[in-house]
Amino acid sequence: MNPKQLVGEKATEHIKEGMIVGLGTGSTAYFAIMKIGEMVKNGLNIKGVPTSKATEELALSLNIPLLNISEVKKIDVTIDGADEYDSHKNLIKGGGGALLREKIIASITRFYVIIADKAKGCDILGDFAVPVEITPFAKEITINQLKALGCEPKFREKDGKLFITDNQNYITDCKFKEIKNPKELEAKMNAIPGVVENGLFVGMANLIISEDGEGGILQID
Ligand SMILES: O=C(CO)[C@H](O)[C@H](O)COP(=O)(O)O
Repeated sequence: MNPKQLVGEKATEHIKEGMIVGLGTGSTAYFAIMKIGEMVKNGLNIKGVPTSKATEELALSLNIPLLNISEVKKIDVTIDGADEYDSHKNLIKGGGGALLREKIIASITRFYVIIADKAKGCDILGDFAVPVEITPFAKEITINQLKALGCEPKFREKDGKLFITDNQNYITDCKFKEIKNPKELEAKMNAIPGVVENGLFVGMANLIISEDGEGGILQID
């Protein structure tokens, strides 16, 4: 089985009847959502909360009942992907540009499950550039302030234009050498006025599920 499908389907074992479920974004979360669609078709009663417009469309196409975020106080379980993770379950997320909604949903989630290739595991975060969502207003000032934190920031582009998030903002991908203190860096980036949110998810994940390269499951809890 495709490793993304293996970990995606494994994560759905945490979903139980009646739960409110956060639906992640990306090619790994896709397999979890496909499985949830099958579970709903077979009679499971859950309600989903999507972390992006793309995920909302996918969930609707599978007839997964959805809640509007304004109706939700707590989410029982969220299943989402990641771009990098360490052994303390700190993450870099936002490769798909959905980090703001993903982090809001993670922040109200009781049990946050991350599904990711084993290759995304590392000792120290920083190989993957940290995606940072910034306001279009005064973007040059914001990027200079990010640079002052020791990174090489780069505006994300799509089809030759600046990438626009679901919230009508831009993304800058900030490449640091090594992120020795992700908690401190997360706070420093968010203290910049033009930063809406950044892709460091510190102390949020409860469980990381990955594949061992031979069809087996590895878990960090
Ligand atoms: O954070 C994300 C989107 O904003 C994704 O979860 C992350 O980029 C991983 O995606 P994939 O499973 O396709 O590798």
